[in-house]
Amino acid sequence: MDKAQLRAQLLQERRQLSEAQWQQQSLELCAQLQQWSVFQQASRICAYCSTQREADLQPLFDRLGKAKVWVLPRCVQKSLVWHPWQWGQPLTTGAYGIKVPADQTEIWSPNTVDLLLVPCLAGDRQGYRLGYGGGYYDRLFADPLWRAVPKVGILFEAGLREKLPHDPWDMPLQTLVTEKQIIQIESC
Ligand SMILES: Nc1nc2c(c(=O)[nH]1)N(C=O)[C@@H](CNc1ccc(C(=O)N[C@@H](CCC(=O)O)C(=O)O)cc1)CN2
Ligand SMILES: Nc1ncnc2c1ncn2[C@@H]1O[C@H](COP(=O)(O)OP(=O)(O)OP(=O)(O)O)[C@@H](O)[C@H]1O
Repeated sequence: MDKAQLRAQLLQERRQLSEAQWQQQSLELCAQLQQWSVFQQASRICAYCSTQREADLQPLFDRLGKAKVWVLPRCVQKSLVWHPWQWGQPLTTGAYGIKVPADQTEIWSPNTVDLLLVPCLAGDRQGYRLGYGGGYYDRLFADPLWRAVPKVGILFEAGLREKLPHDPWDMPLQTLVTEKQIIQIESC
């Protein structure tokens, strides 16, 4: 199965999650992250606002609120631009209907962040991921400035595969977190 077919199938599967299942799995996933030492030690964290039944990080935002500095992406042409966002500050709707910080005056660069949470539709045992196909994270990973930032794929267990198709530009992640487990990729 190629990436496009797999993406369509996985999106379809994820859409079937009930609101309650989605919330429960999201809660469990946030709990996994919260007890992971790398996450605990990170203070400036690139996150995302969930869309299309992606794991919802809202429980983390609510629980850790001001204990972390959250940094959220906004699509600008083909790139992601990162804005700091404090718990309680307003969000507005951006490209693809995804929430972005209303205050876009500050733009952060990768040397000011400790951890990047990467939304994934699927992930495999080698750390390869499948996203929505926009290539935004792929292009980000190719930027030498982002290379040093630890990256963790966030996905539901249902998206975990032994082996995903991958292209020459795909860069594997070091860690995957699901609602059931934290997977360290051995070759990293
Ligand atoms: N929560 C979240 N935020 C994120 C991402 C993400 O994967 N998840 N992104 C990660 O890249 C960026 C947004 N990228 C996206 C790329 C494509 C589609 C998408 O649904 N594409 C549809 C067509 C939508 C349209 O054309 O209006 C498609 O390709 O079928 C959504 C987000 C930045 N913010
Ligand atoms: N380093 C790069 N430079 C330029 N274009 C790239 C780069 N990496 C990927 N792309 C382009 O991005 C497109 C989408 O790639 P792919 O299907 O792997 O998306 P994805 O990983 O699912 O999406 P995303 O990263 O947005 O979650 C491809 O058409 C590819 O040409």
